Amino acid sequence: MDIFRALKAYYWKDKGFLWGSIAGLAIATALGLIYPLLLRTLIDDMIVPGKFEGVLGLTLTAVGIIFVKAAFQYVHGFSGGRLGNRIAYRLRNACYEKLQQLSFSYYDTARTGDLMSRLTADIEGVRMFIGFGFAQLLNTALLIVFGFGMMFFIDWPLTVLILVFIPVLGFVAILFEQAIHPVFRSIRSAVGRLTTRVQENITGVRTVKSFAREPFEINKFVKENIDYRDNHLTLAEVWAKYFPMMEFIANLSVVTLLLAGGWRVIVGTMTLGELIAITGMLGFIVAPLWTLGFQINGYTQSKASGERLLELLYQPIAVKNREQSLVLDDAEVKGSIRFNDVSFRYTNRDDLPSALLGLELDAPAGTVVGLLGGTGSGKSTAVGLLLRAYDAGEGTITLDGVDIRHIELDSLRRQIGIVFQESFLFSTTIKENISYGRPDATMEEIEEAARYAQADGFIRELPLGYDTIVGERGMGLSGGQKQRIAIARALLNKPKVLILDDATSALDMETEHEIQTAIRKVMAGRTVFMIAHRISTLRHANEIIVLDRGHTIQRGTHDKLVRQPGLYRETYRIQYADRPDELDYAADADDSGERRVSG
Ligand SMILES: Nc1ncnc2c1ncn2[C@@H]1O[C@H](COP(=O)(O)OP(=O)(O)OP(=O)(O)O)[C@@H](O)[C@H]1O
Repeated sequence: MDIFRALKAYYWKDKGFLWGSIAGLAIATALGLIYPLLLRTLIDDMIVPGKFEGVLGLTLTAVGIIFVKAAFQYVHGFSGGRLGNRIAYRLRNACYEKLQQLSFSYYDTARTGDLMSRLTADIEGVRMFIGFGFAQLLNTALLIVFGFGMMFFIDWPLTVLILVFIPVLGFVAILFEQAIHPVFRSIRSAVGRLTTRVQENITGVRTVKSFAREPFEINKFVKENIDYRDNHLTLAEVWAKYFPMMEFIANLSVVTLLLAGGWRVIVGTMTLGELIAITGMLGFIVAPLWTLGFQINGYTQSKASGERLLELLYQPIAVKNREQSLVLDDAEVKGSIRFNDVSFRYTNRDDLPSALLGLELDAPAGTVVGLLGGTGSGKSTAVGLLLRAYDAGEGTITLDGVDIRHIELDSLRRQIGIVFQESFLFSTTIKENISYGRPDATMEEIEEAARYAQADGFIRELPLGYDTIVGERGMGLSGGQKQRIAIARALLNKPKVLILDDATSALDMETEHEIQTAIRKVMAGRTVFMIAHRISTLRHANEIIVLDRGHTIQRGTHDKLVRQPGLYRETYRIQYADRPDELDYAADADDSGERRVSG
């Protein structure tokens, strides 16, 4: 019940519906228990003595009870439905909100399919139990209390005899609950894994097909499917074991009643009407007792689901606002950035050395900083830290002299525009994709941003222009086109700091050059971080930092670095091999340096 106590915040506001659902069902059930009493009156007071004048009144009473009972059943259904839907609505919102708050580090290990199944199947499990299952479980308990109370009132010795079976039934039900709970938990995670497989496969369908790995993918799916099926088989085994046992005990109580009750009628210690009334009542009690298994089933399922939802809701947020964090005045922000001796290691990869070590960087507002280095050298990590995707392990990063950990996250990120290596487009119009960060932008502003990003031309050639809907992950557009839309999206915000994380590598040199010129214009007076593998992208930067396995191995302007022996010049030589004029210039400029390297 701890799980449901922890979920209280999501349903307690609707306690009126909760009580309505419980009271509606309890009253409807209590009214149902009057039928056997009417039957007793009919037999003992009318049929046996032959006084039939009361039959009409009795019938009318029964009809009245039917109506009232139906009304209360309606109250139960209505309240339960409302309650369940409201809790599901709140939980969905809360989980989604939590997903928005969770930091990048959570998503490094989270599985999409698993999260999807939490937000759908698990919420459904909780909805059904809190909406209806809980009232039914309580109703069964009330039925036992009311029913046996009445039976006791009619004939206590017989009732005591029957009561013996109840603790036995309860004991088996508890055993059942204990056996079935872990099975449900593993079914829930098996669903999550299965959904992940499907989701991953659909997302990566191009890779799968181009490597002809369909059979391998099918095998992977079959494995998960087998796991899911086996879990269900275990579930069926538990049911098969406990259900007949519960039914047997329940039936045993009926047989005992007929034997002992029949004998008591024969010897005259109880009337026929009383026996029929008690048999009817036991029928009322036994029917839900048979479904007790189902009810416990619903309870355990929703408990397992609730556990998974709470696990998500209680997930710690790695990067969050500090108390009294600073909200920046957007108009005042200049955009100067400093990295002071910054080091960082990914917590989920303790086996790896630090991704960044002692990075020093000074980017006054209006400068362009280039980051170059082999793959895995820490370039994306550095700009990720600036965005507070993760908090730096050691050292500080400042924006206009303020430690970014003291700045409110939204406020910080509003100042930064980023275009990732792989751009993500939402499945909506190009217009909405560009204005994602500024939904209030005018059409003129959107078109202007697209022009800067060299995207306006190809967008206009599309049949629906800016109203073209781009599919999931921007399908239907080339990599370069998607990238240009992403650049337009970042430029529209006119951020104080722009980060281009290998954002122009999918573009041809000419387009890249045009975009760069436009960016320089838009970003005049603002700061730009450019990560690239192409020297041509970085050569105009005010400072280029060359990273190698997290260490800064070179820094300076293009002109300086190209004269120094080292990774930068090597990269330059390789990339400009087909332009010997420029290459010769570099070699001539620092011949002695070259000799030092080779010597
Ligand atoms: N989310 C992550 N979780 C764990 N380790 C990571 C994560 N992202 C990067 N790393 C590791 O950190 C190191 C630096 O990675 P980073 O992405 O910063 O390199 P990069 O220079 O941007 O490389 P590339 O040019 O290939 O994008 C690598 O060893 C990488 O494996």
